[in-house]
Amino acid sequence: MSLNKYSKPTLNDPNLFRESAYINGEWVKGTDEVFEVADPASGEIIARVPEQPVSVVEEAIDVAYAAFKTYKNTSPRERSKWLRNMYNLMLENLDDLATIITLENGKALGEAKGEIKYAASYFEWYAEEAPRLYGATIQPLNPNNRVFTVRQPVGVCGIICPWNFPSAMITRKAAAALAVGCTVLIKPDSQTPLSALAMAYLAGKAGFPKGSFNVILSHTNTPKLGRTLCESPKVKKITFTGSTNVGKILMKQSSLTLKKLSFELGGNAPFIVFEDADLDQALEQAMACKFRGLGQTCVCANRLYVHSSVIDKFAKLLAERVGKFVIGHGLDPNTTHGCVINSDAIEKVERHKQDAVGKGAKVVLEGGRLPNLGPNFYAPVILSHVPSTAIVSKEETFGPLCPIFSFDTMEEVVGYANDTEFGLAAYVFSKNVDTLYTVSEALETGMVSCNTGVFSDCSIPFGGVKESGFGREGSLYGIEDYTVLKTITIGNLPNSI
Ligand SMILES: NC(=O)c1ccc[n+]([C@@H]2O[C@H](COP(=O)([O-])OP(=O)(O)OC[C@H]3O[C@@H](n4cnc5c(N)ncnc54)[C@H](O)[C@@H]3O)[C@@H](O)[C@H]2O)c1
Ligand SMILES: O=CCCC(=O)O
Repeated sequence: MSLNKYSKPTLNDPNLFRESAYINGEWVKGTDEVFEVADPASGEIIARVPEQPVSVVEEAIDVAYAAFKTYKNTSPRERSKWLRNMYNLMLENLDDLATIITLENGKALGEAKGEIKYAASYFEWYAEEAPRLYGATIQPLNPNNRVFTVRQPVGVCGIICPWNFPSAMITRKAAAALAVGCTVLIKPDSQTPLSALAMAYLAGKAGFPKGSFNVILSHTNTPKLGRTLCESPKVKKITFTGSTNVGKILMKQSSLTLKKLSFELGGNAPFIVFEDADLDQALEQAMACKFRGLGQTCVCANRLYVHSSVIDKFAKLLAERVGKFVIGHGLDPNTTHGCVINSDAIEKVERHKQDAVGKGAKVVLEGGRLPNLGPNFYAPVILSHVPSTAIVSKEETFGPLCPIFSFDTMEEVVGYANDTEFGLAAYVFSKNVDTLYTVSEALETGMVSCNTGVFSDCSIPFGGVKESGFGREGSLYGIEDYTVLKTITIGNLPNSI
C-alpha cells in the first residue's frame, strides 16, 4: 500500500473504496445529490456519496424483505461458511480497512487495525454460533400435549450505527443477525460511511446472497430515513448504537409497529481506584481506558474516582504519562493518538473543563487545542479534585478530558458512581476480592471491569442498563436479540403406551 500523508490512499485493493450505496448486491446511487466525507485530521474531502431519498430506502426495504423469504431458509452451515469467509476477508484486507477507518474517523492506524481485528472477531464468533441455536422441550401440565420451542429469525433488521467504531459497531450487530437468518439494512453515520461500504464489497465476495447485506446512505435526510425504517411494517427490528437522545426518538417511532429493539446508548463510566489498588496497573489501565479513541468510546472512563490517600500521586503520574502521547495524523507511524471527529467534540470538552475549573477543580495537565495540527486536534486535559457538582459527573464528555474526583469510603463512591441516569460500563481497581465483588454487585451498570480498563471481546455480552439502553451484543446472548421464540404444542396425543 502506498500512502501519501493527508491524501486519499492507494489501497492494495481499490475495490474496497466505494462511493455508492449497496442494495441487492448492486452499487446504487439513486440520486444526483451527494454529501462529502472528510478526513477529520486534514479536512480534505476523501469521498462523495449519495444522499439517498426515502424512495431508495423504501426500495431497499422491499429488497431485504424479499431476500429474507429465502435467506431465512438457508442452512446454518451455509450461513456459518459465509460468516467465516467474511472474517477471513476482513483479516486479509486488514491494512486497507484500517486505513479507511483512520481516514474517515481520525483514530491512529494502530487503533484502527485493532478495531478491524475486533470487528472481524464478531464474524468468527457468529460463524461458530450459527449452527448452535437451540430450543427447549417443555413438560406441560396437560399430559396429552408435547411442547417445544424454536428460535426463528426476527426478519429484516435496520442497523443504525455511529462514527466512533465505523466497522465494529456494525459487525457485532450484522454478524449475529446474518447468523440466524435475518437480512440487514445498514445505515452508517454520514461522517464514516466508507468502512460500511468496504464491508459490503467483502460481503459480496464472502458469498452472502443478494439482498441479505445492504448499506444505505444519508446525511441531511437521516431523520427521514430513520423514520422510514422505524415505521415500515416490513422491518421487524431496529438495532441502534448511538446517543441516548436519538435512541429515544427511534423508540417512539418504532412504537407504531411495535418493533423488537436493541439499543446501545450513551455511557458515563466511573473508574474507581481504591487505596489498596496496584497503582501502576491502575494508571496504565486508566490511560488505555480513558484515551481509547481519544476518549470517544461509550465505555471510556468518564469520571475517575481515586481514594483521597492516593489521588495527588495518581494525578501527577497520570499527567506525566499522558503528556508523552504523540498526537498527530492517524496515518503517521509515530502517532499514538489521532484527532477527534469534529469541532463539536472539542467544544464539549472545553465546556466541561471550564465548568469544572470554575467550580474549583485543579488543572493537572492543561491540554487544549493544537491549531498547528488542525482544528480537530486536541491534547488531553487532566483535572483533579473535581467537585461532585461539576457537569462532567453527570454528562458524558466523549472526548479527551480526564476528571479525577476524590472519595473516602466504599459506600460514598458507589453512591457517586450510581448517581447518573446512565449505566453502561464501570471499572473497579483493588487487590481485595471482597471489595471487587461487593462493589461490582452494587454498581448500576450492564458491565463491570475489575483491574482492567479494556474488557471488550466478542465472547462477552455487551450492553447497558438504565438510559444506556437494553439488549446484549456479542457472546451466546447476542444472537437471541435477532430471534423470536416460538412455542409449538402438539396436542391430543393418545395416552402413553
Ligand atoms: N453503548 C454503545 O455500545 C455505544 C457505542 C458507541 C457509541 N455510543 C454512544 O453514541 C454517542 C456518540 O455517537 P453519535 O454522536 O454519532 O450518536 P448519534 O446518536 O448522533 O448518531 C448515531 C447514528 O444515528 C444516526 N441518527 C442521528 N439522528 C437520527 C435520527 N433522527 N433518525 C435515525 N438515525 C439518526 C446517525 O446518523 C448515526 O448513524 C455517544 O453517546 C456514545 O456513548 C454508544
Ligand atoms: O463505543 C463503544 C463500543 C466500544 C467497545 O465495543 O469496546
